[in-house]
Amino acid sequence: MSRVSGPWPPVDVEPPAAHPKAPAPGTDLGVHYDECFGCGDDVEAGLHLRSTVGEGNTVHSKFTVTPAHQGAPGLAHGGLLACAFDEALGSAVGNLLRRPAVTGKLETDFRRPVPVGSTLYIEARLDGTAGRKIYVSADGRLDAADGPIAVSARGLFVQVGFEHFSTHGDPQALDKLAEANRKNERTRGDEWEINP
Ligand SMILES: CCCCCCCC(=O)SCCNC(=O)CCNC(=O)[C@H](O)C(C)(C)COP(=O)(O)OP(=O)(O)OC[C@H]1O[C@@H](n2cnc3c(N)ncnc32)[C@H](O)[C@@H]1OP(=O)(O)O
Repeated sequence: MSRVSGPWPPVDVEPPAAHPKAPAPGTDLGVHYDECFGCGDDVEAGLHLRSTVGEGNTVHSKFTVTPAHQGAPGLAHGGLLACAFDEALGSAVGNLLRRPAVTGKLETDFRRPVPVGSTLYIEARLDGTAGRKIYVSADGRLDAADGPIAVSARGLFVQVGFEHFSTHGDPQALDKLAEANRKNERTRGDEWEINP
């Protein structure tokens, strides 16, 4: 079976245009939600992924595989690796395009085992947009930014209105998060418009 699942992006796209208020290359991107499994500090067994804006519509993310992330003894669970890519791709979409969006489709290609203790260096890039559809892809390298590729991913994010989160999510938790952000001055008011 071929590893290649078809042309990417699968439809004609506009080149990605970073939002004028997108953070500059080199900016460390904070935790977007303390209880997020991908990046949140409050989730002990979470991935604690950390991200920085790169050049040319990219975001660089890192996370270290712990025993809490195992599938087989000493090896990362593939589903958790997919989670790391969801987070890294979502971070690129949310921070560079500043559009609220959710994952519609996520494809992962596991090329090498990822042992506990290794650090995955993920480079996520915006590939293009077609209306509400946002195409992104990423490679994750083992233990160094120029290490061997262990996992690759492609994702389709779909732009949504903020009501996606308030209708389907937990409105009280959203209010609490907004309040915490205001108190911490972690985000300016307008940054609340991107994904919580
Ligand atoms: C900084 C923050 C980091 C956060 C990272 C983590 C991100 C996440 O994990 S989000 C959580 C996981 N995702 C979800 O829960 C999403 C659940 N799904 C949904 O809510 C809806 O299906 C949703 C919003 C994706 C699309 O629904 P809807 O708004 O009705 O739009 P819909 O018309 O169906 O789709 C819009 C377009 O996308 C296309 N599309 C949607 N899903 C897919 C898919 N799986 N495959 C291919 N195309 C798709 C549609 O064909 C349509 O294309 P076109 O405009 O050409 O007709």
